[in-house]
Amino acid sequence: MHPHIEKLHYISKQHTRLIIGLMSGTSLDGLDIALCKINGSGTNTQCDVIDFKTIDYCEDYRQHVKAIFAKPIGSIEQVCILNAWIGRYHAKLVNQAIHDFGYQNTDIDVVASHGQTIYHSPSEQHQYANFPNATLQIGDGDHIAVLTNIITLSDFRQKHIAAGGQGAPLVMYGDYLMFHSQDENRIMLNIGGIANLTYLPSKGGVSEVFSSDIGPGNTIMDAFMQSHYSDLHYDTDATISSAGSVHQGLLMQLASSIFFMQSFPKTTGPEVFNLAYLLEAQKLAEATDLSNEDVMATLCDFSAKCISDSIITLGKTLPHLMIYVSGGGIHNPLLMKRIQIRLSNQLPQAKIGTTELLSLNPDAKEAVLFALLANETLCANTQTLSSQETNMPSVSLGKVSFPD
Ligand SMILES: Nc1ncnc2c1ncn2[C@@H]1O[C@H](COP(=O)(O)OP(=O)(O)OP(=O)(O)O)[C@@H](O)[C@H]1O
Ligand SMILES: CC(=O)N[C@H]1[C@@H]2OC[C@@H](O2)[C@@H](O)[C@@H]1O[C@H](C)C(=O)O
Repeated sequence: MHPHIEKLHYISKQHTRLIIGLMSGTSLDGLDIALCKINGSGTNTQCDVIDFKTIDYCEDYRQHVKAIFAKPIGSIEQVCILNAWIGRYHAKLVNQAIHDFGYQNTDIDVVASHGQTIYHSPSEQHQYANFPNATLQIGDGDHIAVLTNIITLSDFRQKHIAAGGQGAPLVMYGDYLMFHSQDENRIMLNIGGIANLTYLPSKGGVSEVFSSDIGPGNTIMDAFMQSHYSDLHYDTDATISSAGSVHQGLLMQLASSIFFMQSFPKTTGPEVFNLAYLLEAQKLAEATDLSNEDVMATLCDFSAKCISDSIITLGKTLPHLMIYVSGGGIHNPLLMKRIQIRLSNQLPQAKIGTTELLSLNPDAKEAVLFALLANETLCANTQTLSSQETNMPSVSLGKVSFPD
């Protein structure tokens, strides 16, 4: 047996593993790095987040990725070069984080890397007959494995599509294993660039559970800020949007996308919800002369509406519901307030808090998810979520890269 395979076998037989989960989201703010100690697998999984940090990307990273990100037409040369460059850059950040966490690379069993999504294209969106769901994450795992000297699992989304899924969201796997409760109806809400949720009713079993994207979280707000305020990446503490008023006509126009009529589970991205989408909506709503503050206030309310409407649809028949929120959107006070107002009017039985209440740092959740997915691929001795019973394909996700 090759020593690499022996090592994998050894890692998978251990009671606990140290896995570093990596997430680089659509916001391009930085690489989320979670050092997790994971015990067991499947519904017996225990995950301790030993440490977490986001290392901000350098301006070069943002500019290089933005040149191709979510664009239907672009340079194949750039995609090719960035695939290697991002892998190497992420490896450098992982080495730095391990050092900052006070560990050595030899202490870490596995790195689980999401990579950088550069295009997401479910068939409902591309609408090319006879072509499958598709998604592309770059930052090849081989570079991470070689430059960190740690076995790396990466590219988790392709297998999901191969087995009949849409490639996203994958969060159901982690949310179900970590947070399903028999006593509490839960919705796990993540507000990143795109907002998604996992529906976890206390009764009814795993067949009722699903994850779905639900619309823009921060992505259009961030894009608007970056194009109108060259020195700002986002509307820090909602300063700009708090100074504006919501334009109801524009809000209704923004909310008329066909995406909102599709049933759960569904997926989307900045390929749809972007500045071109906003400009078109402004034209149709005859709202092209709004101040930046009014546009931002409307975009913020649009995100709050997408998020609340989905939660209300799912929660209205439940006698009680707890919503646990994660992702960068929790730091936007106006967005959180607008969600709360909409929910308290239409779903008074729902309570809302962050995943901190479940002892999970809300900024770390997505990175932890990929550590959990790698753990399942390596260690689950049965398929925890049998595909006949669930809304998600039950498969081992990710590809393995060896250090040498
Ligand atoms: N203080 C703040 N005020 C307002 N918004 C904030 C603040 N801090 C973070 N955000 C928002 O959170 C975003 C980052 O969120 P997050 O890191 O969850 O995104 P991501 O991981 O890239 O998203 P995705 O879920 O698409 O992968 C920022 O771009 C910004 O819009
Ligand atoms: C294609 C892609 O990268 N999608 C991300 C993105 O960020 C949030 C939302 O859109 C979600 O669908 C997904 O990530 C999370 C981690 C998921 O797959 O569950």
